[in-house]
Amino acid sequence: MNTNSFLPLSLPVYFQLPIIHFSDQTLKPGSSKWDQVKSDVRKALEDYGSFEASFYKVSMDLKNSVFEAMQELYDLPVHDEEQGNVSFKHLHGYLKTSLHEGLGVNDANVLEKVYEFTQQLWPDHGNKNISETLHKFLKHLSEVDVMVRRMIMESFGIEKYIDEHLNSTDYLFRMMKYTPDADNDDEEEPKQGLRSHTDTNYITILHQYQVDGFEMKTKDEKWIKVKPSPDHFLVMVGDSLSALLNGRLSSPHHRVMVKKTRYSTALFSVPKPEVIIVSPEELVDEEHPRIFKPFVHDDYLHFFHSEVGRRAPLALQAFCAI
Ligand SMILES: O=C(O)CCC(=O)C(=O)O
Ligand SMILES: [Fe+2]
Repeated sequence: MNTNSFLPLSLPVYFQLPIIHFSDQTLKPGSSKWDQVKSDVRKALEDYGSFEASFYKVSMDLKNSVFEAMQELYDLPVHDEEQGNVSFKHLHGYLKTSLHEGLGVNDANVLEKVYEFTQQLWPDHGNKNISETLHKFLKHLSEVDVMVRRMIMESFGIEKYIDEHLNSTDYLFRMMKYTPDADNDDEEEPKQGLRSHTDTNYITILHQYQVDGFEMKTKDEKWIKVKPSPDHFLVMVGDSLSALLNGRLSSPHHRVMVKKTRYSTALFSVPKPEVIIVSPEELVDEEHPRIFKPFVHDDYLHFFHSEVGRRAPLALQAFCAI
């Protein structure tokens, strides 16, 4: 008998994704620094669909304040699906599965909308402090999102669509809490807190705070673990960006494994409901036939969360095949 067959051959290992700095004050479109960072972004996204970004505007104090705000939010009694953070769109409001909870702020770049969010949770008078903290954090992260999308579009020669593209997005901010089973002891293997999935949107900017658990599948189908870093944000390609680029970049599968209580945040740039996601002619030729049908994000989201979508190994491809 070959006992080796009982060894878990593909246990995820820690892997350092490329680190890209967005902190240089001279990082402006057209500068040589910009072109250098742009080529690093493209290479990392072609290789992994992801990289780690550092950005000077998000100070350690601000990250800590967001972390504390999250703990305060989750200590509140009312964030259930009936009264607190309600949304009819999947994943856009409060959501709970066995080990995972998420709170969502829609149009998170607009301060009034963040006030509305805290008003849902503190119906008397909202929470000015937390609203302003979250808004500041999101404003800075959305700057990174815009820079990355601008670089990608330039890099693939579709810069003439940049303004139209940048105006075609909303921001969704989610704050996640993962809680291990009560009977979980230290010896136990981590449990899956969030199933393996790709993100449906354009770009995701994730922060893991202190506790690890984020795992990502590489192109050669190996799971890697990404260590939380206080200085870095994880930037990831979503399915809508992959579709816009006619598959030139792929969205990585990722999941969360839970052993300890863990908080994370994610800013998603999401196509506006009326926007038709279709790759421009410039990216379609004999060598690169059109892969995806034109679609609107809400239809894809609906499919993505259906039984068929959840079972599909590649949700976008399955959606475009129907
Ligand atoms: O919490 C995390 O680290 C990942 C969350 C995630 O993948 C998602 O919300 O789509
Ligand atoms: Fe995700």
